Amino acid sequence: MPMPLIAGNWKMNGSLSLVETFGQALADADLPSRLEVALMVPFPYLESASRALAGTRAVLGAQTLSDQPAGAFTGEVSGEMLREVGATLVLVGHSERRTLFGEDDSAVLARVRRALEVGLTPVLCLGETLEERDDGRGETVVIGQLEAVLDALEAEQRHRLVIAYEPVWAIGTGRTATPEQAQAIHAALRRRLAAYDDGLAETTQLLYGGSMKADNAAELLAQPDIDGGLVGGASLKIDDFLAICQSAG
Ligand SMILES: O=C[C@H](O)COP(=O)(O)O
Repeated sequence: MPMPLIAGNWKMNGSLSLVETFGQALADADLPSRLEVALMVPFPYLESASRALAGTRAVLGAQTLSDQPAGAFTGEVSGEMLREVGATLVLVGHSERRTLFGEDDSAVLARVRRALEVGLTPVLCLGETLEERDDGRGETVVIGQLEAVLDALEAEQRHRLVIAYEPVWAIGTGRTATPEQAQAIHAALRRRLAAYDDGLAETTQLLYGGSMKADNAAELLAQPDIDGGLVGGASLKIDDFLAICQSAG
């Protein structure tokens, strides 16, 4: 069984004082022993968060990275820079990057490659839109997004990813996938991973994201193929975030 992982994605929210609040609360928290915790904060807060999380169980993540190592790319941030300020994970292919910033499968693959090159763990996000689900294409779309990346990687590289399934229709809408809906896609992802190699299916952490809250996390996390959560809105409130962490233990 993969180690449970609860990752908070602050998106373009938060503040320096919230970073301090989280650092203090996570240092004091009595978290389940079998649990990994990560916090993905906006770029300007990474260095402070690295310090604030130093005495805690949480590791630091970023929300995206450039597909280039350095150069004249105004506004971009490289994987090397993220490593330098203490990040160990990075989200890639979040649906907001795909839909709002035009990142297609090849852009996602380029960023996964860059993350792997610099030793960051890519958290590869996959998910179908409501229209795709209603057309009966949800699973096909999600598996296609997975294959677009994994087919292009070496076997060893495939073992260094975390996968997050986030149905686009459940993100920030308050409309959570039912545990059964989420489990069905997670099981399909696990089967596809097994087709690459059995060890991959056994060890890859499969996170669910999309309106995960303190009051629905336990039921989602109880599903056999849901290994953790990628939490948006509820990761901005420390009590809610800690409650979700407790549910995962
Ligand atoms: O990265 C997090 C997901 O987009 C979920 O966001 P949410 O929990 O606000 O729905």
